[in-house]
Amino acid sequence: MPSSTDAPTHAEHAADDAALRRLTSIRGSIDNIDAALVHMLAERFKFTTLVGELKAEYGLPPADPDRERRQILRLRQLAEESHLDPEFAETFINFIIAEVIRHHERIAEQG
Ligand SMILES: C=C(O[C@@H]1C=C(C(=O)O)C=C[C@H]1O)C(=O)O
Repeated sequence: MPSSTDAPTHAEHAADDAALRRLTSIRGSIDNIDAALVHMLAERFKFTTLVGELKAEYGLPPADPDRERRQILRLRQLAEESHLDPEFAETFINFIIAEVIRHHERIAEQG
């Protein structure tokens, strides 16, 4: 049995190469998903900006807690169905909504 201080065998090198190729391939998919997330978030912010402009024009408040509650319930449900931690889904959407509300406050201030 080779000790951990021996030089790697040919088979060990081959196993390392296969593992590295799989890792690189899986990371390629992760990179694609991250790119899609950024694109989807950018699209979402385009629409929330439209909402912010509408609210500013009609003097509506930047935040709508009732709408947020309904979104959170819906996303928690979707998360459960997708085997994603609903707490994480709620934290994630709250993080995004907080940023949207800051944008809406800024739009309202700018008039
Ligand atoms: C986009 C809106 O404004 C705020 C941001 C929300 C969001 O990012 O989903 C939801 C409710 C509001 O607090 C909205 O009222 O629809």
